[in-house]
Amino acid sequence: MFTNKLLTLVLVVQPGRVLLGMKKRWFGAGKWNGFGGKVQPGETIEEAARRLFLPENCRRKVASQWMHKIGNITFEFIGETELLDTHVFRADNYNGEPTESDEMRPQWFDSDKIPFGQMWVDDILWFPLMLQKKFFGYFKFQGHDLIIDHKLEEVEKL
Ligand SMILES: NNC(=O)c1cnc2ccc(F)cc2c1N
Repeated sequence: MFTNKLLTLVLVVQPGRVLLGMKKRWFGAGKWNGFGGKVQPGETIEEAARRLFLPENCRRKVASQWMHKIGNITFEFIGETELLDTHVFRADNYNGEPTESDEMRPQWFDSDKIPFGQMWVDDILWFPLMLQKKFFGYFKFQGHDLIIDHKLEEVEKL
């Protein structure tokens, strides 16, 4: 019997560069991640994606279509009954200056130098898809570094 946890993941992909954050503590620490986290009761997935990516002082300034949904990935970890239902967005028009927080150290990477060796092992599989298409993914992990099963499909609509 599985339960579902709703998560968001925001990536900024601009011509020639991608914004990632080094997770400094807790789950996924030591990996370059997208930006996101848990959806709270009473907020939509989109509201959570904006809340978790944008600092308080600029949320109201950006239009709601400022980010668009590009993927939905379900992560299962062997031995755990909670599936991570992760909604992936791109926020390519982001023109702020990312600042370091207690949790994340942001850094821009050249598109041809993405540090996949220091990222979750699924990223190298779906990053190419997110550049052009929308996609559904499912990854079954044993521990945090071994994928023992996965599905990935491009779709026209999410
Ligand atoms: N940029 N990629 C991520 O941020 C990412 C990728 N894969 C994951 C797999 C399991 C998980 F719990 C989190 C992630 C994750 N944050």
